[in-house]
Amino acid sequence: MKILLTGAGGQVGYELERSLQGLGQVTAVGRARIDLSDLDQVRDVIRSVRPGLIVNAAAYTAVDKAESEPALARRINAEAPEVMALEARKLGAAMVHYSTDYVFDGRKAGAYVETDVPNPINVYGQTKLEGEQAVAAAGIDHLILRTSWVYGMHGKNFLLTMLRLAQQRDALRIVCDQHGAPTWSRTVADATAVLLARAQEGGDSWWKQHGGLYHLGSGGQTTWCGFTEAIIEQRQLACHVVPITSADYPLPARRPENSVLDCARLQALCSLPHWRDALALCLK
Ligand SMILES: NC(=O)C1=CN([C@@H]2O[C@H](COP(=O)(O)OP(=O)(O)OC[C@H]3O[C@@H](n4cnc5c(N)ncnc54)[C@H](OP(=O)(O)O)[C@@H]3O)[C@@H](O)[C@H]2O)C=CC1
Ligand SMILES: Cc1cn([C@H]2C[C@H](O)[C@@H](COP(=O)(O)OP(=O)(O)O[C@H]3O[C@@H](C)C(=O)[C@@H](O)[C@H]3O)O2)c(=O)[nH]c1=O
Repeated sequence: MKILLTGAGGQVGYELERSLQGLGQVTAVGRARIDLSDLDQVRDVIRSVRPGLIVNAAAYTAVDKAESEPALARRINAEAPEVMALEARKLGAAMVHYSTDYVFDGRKAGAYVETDVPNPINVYGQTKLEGEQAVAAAGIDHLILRTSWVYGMHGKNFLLTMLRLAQQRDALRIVCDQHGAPTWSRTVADATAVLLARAQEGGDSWWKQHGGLYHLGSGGQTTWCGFTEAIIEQRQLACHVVPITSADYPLPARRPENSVLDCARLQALCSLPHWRDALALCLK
């Protein structure tokens, strides 16, 4: 099967390029070959590659910048995935699409399940929700995988920012009132590959029974402050972490106070590591 992977230069796309190898012939493309802000180009590339599966790991992920560029964020996060899904329908192809914990407003007391009603509180979350809805509405075999707080040793992310700042400063001031689960990019890619291997074995009936929306995050939960403390502890860095509130760290976009994802639906199909274990493996 031909697989078209977008966002190959991103954190998740980088890991997917390896994880998807056993599943088919992967055409991995970055922004230079397919710019999601150019919807005609998105159509043209899909029509020339003619994939049996589209895995869309490209996205506008600059949460704060999205507040001042809502039209561009919407084109990349909502309109381009819609075009992909409509092209997939014409080809009879399936699609894997990624979304975010930031579709939720964070006011729930416990972990969010797939049936909880989203209510984004920032532009990024709103445009990602619109992308989910467009893919789901296209009537194709699809997986929408909502993940959270993605980090890895590749790309721009919170882990690498903390490792850099911890070398430069004696103390880091980090918010302690946002709750979530840091998720290694490799966890996302490996879980995707497990699902797709099962889909290949199961065929049409697998998609009918198991397709749709999943929460895909690490086990456990913490805060950005707790995540930073674990990074510093595991790397044995001599840097002090000072807990602060979100109000002490004003940013253009609001973040949900709680975006912990309940991943039980996915855990019935594949195992997901605890965030501390995944962090240790990643740092190795
Ligand atoms: N990062 C996170 O914390 C989380 C991410 N997600 C979701 O997971 C998915 C993967 O994200 P992740 O890998 O972490 O994100 P990254 O920001 O690491 O990668 C995003 C990729 O999208 C590409 N991209 C951005 N704009 C365009 C464009 N106009 N045309 C083509 N490509 C573009 C980037 O290209 P370039 O390298 O050229 O900029 C990059 O390769 C996304 O759907 C994201 O919303 C969900 C929850 C958390
Ligand atoms: C760098 C830094 C950040 N912070 C705070 C700011 C913010 O509230 C919180 C998170 O930092 P960031 O802005 O890097 O993370 P953010 O961009 O909010 O991360 C989000 O990205 C998108 C793509 C997602 O889909 C989400 O799941 C989530 O991972 O940490 C500090 O408190 N101290 C610091 O020194």
